[in-house]
Amino acid sequence: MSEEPVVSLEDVEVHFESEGSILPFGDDPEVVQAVDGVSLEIPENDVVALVGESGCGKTTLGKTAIGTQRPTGGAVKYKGQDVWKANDGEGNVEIPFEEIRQSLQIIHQDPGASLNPNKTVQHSLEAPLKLRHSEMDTFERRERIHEMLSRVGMEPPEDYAKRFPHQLSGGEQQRVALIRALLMNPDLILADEAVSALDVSLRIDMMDLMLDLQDTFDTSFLFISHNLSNASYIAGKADGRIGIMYLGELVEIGPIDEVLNDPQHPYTKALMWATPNLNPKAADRGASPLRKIDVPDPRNPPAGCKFHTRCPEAREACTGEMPDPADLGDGHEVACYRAYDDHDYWSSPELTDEDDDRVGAGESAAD
Ligand SMILES: Nc1ncnc2c1ncn2[C@@H]1O[C@H](COP(=O)(O)OP(=O)(O)OP(=O)(O)O)[C@@H](O)[C@H]1O
Repeated sequence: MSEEPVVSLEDVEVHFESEGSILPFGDDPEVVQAVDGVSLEIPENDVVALVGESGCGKTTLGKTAIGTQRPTGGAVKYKGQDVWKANDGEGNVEIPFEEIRQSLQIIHQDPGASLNPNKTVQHSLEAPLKLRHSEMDTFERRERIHEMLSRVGMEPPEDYAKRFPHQLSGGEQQRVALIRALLMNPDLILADEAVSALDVSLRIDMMDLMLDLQDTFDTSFLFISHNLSNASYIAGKADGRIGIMYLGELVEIGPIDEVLNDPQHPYTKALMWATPNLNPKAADRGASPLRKIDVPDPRNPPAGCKFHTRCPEAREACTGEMPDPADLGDGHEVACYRAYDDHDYWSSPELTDEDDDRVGAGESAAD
């Protein structure tokens, strides 16, 4: 087993110049801080689920982790090899970029769009085998594909192999996309909202299948969702970790049981409040803990802790600098001043909000 994590993100930043902004001559373009200073290690055979509201940077972070989005700051490493130095041929490249890209795969929310409508299932699944197993002949490839289709419950496989994507249900398309990713022998699969488009009744089956195959194929999973229930299910079953993102930052991460049983960041608590099936006291959960429903504009995020404008615990100290992640042990980290017993936070005045109507916030995280 390799000592190096499969993927490590080191203080990664992805800032986009805002699309379509028409600016007066001489003005700087607006910048969206999609990902801001995120560090994360994903070892072999690990499952990490990232959760956060729409637009908080989950997809951008995921794409950065698999080498399809170049960061504007920090470093992304695959087994210790800097991914973008490999791409640029800079320094001593031990793992070529092409090999890195093949080892880091993705399944999307909409598998229909990622499968070629003019190719049969057999044809789509042959491509990765030709690339990764050039020693296989036509017969062996067909056998392997049939075996995988049976494995994911698509019986009889001879029939499914001949179908085109439009002849498959959404769940079946997603299974084919999963097989296609696995046939690349990946070290990591990014599952970006991979169950969100499926009927609620099919989501658990698909997540169970992913975990079953993850175990068999020794693959790590980076599972991205706006839905805390789904993320908790997959991380919980895999005994993995959950990471909570807010406006481009990873505000809390840790083993799933620790985070759910003892959430430390006020934003994690708000997401749990908005997810009644994870909250044993759902019946008397009261008003939303958030002070404001609106997520700030990522082109102009609040200074200091970006959550302070919505945080029920915010004090003046939170408006200065972004807190560094505090290490709570067992891999549990939280970026909140409340984790530091001796911080000035405790003596600084509470922030009074001009708009204190405690409305239902974070509902999108609970649907
Ligand atoms: N190519 C791009 N150019 C400019 N801005 C972008 C680009 N890609 C993403 N963004 C912006 O970066 C921010 C983060 O987007 P991202 O898609 O990563 O978030 P997300 O959490 O995955 O959201 P969702 O769940 O809605 O997909 C958003 O404000 C988005 O508009």
